Amino acid sequence: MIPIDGQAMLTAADTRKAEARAIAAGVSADEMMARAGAAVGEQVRRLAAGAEVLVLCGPGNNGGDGYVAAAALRRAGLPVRVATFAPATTPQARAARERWGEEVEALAEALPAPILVDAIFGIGLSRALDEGVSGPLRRLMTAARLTIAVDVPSGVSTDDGVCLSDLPPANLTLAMGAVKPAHLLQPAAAQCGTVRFVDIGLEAPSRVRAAAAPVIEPPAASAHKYSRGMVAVVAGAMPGAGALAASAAARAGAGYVLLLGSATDRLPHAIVRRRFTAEALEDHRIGAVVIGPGLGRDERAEERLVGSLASGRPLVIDGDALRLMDDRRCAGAAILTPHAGEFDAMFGRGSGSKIDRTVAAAEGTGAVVVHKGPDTVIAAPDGRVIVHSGSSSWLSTAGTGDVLAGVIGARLAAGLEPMEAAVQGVWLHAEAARRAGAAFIADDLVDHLTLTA
Ligand SMILES: NC(=O)C1=CN([C@@H]2O[C@H](COP(=O)(O)OP(=O)(O)OC[C@H]3O[C@@H](n4cnc5c(N)ncnc54)[C@H](O)[C@@H]3O)[C@@H](O)[C@H]2O)[C@@H](O)CC1
Ligand SMILES: Nc1ncnc2c1ncn2[C@@H]1O[C@H](COP(=O)(O)OP(=O)(O)O)[C@@H](O)[C@H]1O
Ligand SMILES: [K+]
Repeated sequence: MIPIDGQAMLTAADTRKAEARAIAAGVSADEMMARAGAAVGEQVRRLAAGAEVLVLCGPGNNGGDGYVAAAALRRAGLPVRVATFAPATTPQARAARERWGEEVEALAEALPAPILVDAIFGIGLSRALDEGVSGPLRRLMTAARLTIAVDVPSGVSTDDGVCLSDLPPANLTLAMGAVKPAHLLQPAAAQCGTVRFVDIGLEAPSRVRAAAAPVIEPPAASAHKYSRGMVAVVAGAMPGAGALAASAAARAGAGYVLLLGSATDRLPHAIVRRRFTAEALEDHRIGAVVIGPGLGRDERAEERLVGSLASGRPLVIDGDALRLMDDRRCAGAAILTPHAGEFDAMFGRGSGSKIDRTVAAAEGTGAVVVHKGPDTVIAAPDGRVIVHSGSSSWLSTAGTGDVLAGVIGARLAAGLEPMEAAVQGVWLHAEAARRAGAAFIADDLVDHLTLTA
């Protein structure tokens, strides 16, 4: 079992194309299912530790994987039962069902087992489960000690992460051949429990990947404060937010942090405070300007935004500054960091998954877009996408977005290209949240930032 960090993500259609390529290259569909089912069987065997396993098989190839896994578990000597509600419909699933050869119980009457394998539906699910399927599944999941979903939990929509049926979450989901959107996008990602990648030899070229830990080198021996990166944070009506962003930039590796136009005096002494003037942003050593946290939306905010956009410096645009933006202005930004409300206000609710919508926003604005939330989608105008999922839900507290803007500013000023700066920033922010534990406040998050693994 491989962690999904850094793995390529494929939609259901992409997965089928990858499968077709593998078949064209000489791997048969039967062989693919044999690999998938054997891998599932092996993982279940390890986790079951001798306990009884109940494998629920659907009519398609997801069910086929289940029959193959059940046969492998039986060969390994484990007590295993199989239950279904429909005959196998694909040639591979029918063959797998025949190879199982033993009794197949009716799903509605199946008795629970401590280990439950959900091989009912995978990427083929097209609508909510009938109550005749979801009812028994819910009952058996609730009674099981451990539920392992094959590919995706039955009832979640693969490509947009929507939950079509109301079911308890699985404990573990085995992503077969590639990570799918449902493993990363909420609310489906929460239904997956822990997600692990199972390599079945699918070639999966993709511009979309799951986030992975960045490798951040220490400063060069010859480094000085300006070469480390100079960040200017433009403050506004709520000075605390600017202070959080500036403090976060300082802790995320910036060599010099300038806070412009802030009324606060509660700052680390290392942060330099100045009055805001457009000229202050003309310093060519400034590698990133962060504007938006606590900016306000009044005339003064507008003036500061105009000055920042005119500076020609790479911009991280967050919070109130996003509310003051229009399409023309976006062209001046390097990175936009909207939460869901800000995103919808700028780009409309649109259609498609969060990934599709964020890609369209990045292409439309020419900026890297960090679409925040319990799943954060980071898209570059050239089509690259990184999805970060599973960060601490304690991040849902005021000011954490200000911290993120400061962290991203520091990585941008360090010389990274905008996409890489945003991706590193999101990871470092989530890692600080993990280290901060429960019920932290945004100030604590700054204290928990670390650039080493
Ligand atoms: N595509 C690939 O590359 C591979 C796929 N494999 C497995 O095959 C799965 C995909 O198999 P299938 O395409 O057969 O699809 P599924 O097994 O997910 O679904 C089977 C069929 O059920 C029907 N269906 C959909 N929603 C339903 C609902 N709510 N109620 C009743 N019937 C419904 C549809 O006709 C669908 O095609 C993957 O998730 C994975 O587990 C693996 O065997 C190996 C490789
Ligand atoms: N439920 C959640 N689980 C994980 N991360 C979350 C959750 N809610 C918010 N976040 C993260 O917390 C941060 C909040 O940013 P934002 O909404 O801009 O807050 P603020 O404006 O108060 O600073 C973002 O990085 C977002 O991705
Ligand atoms: K499944």
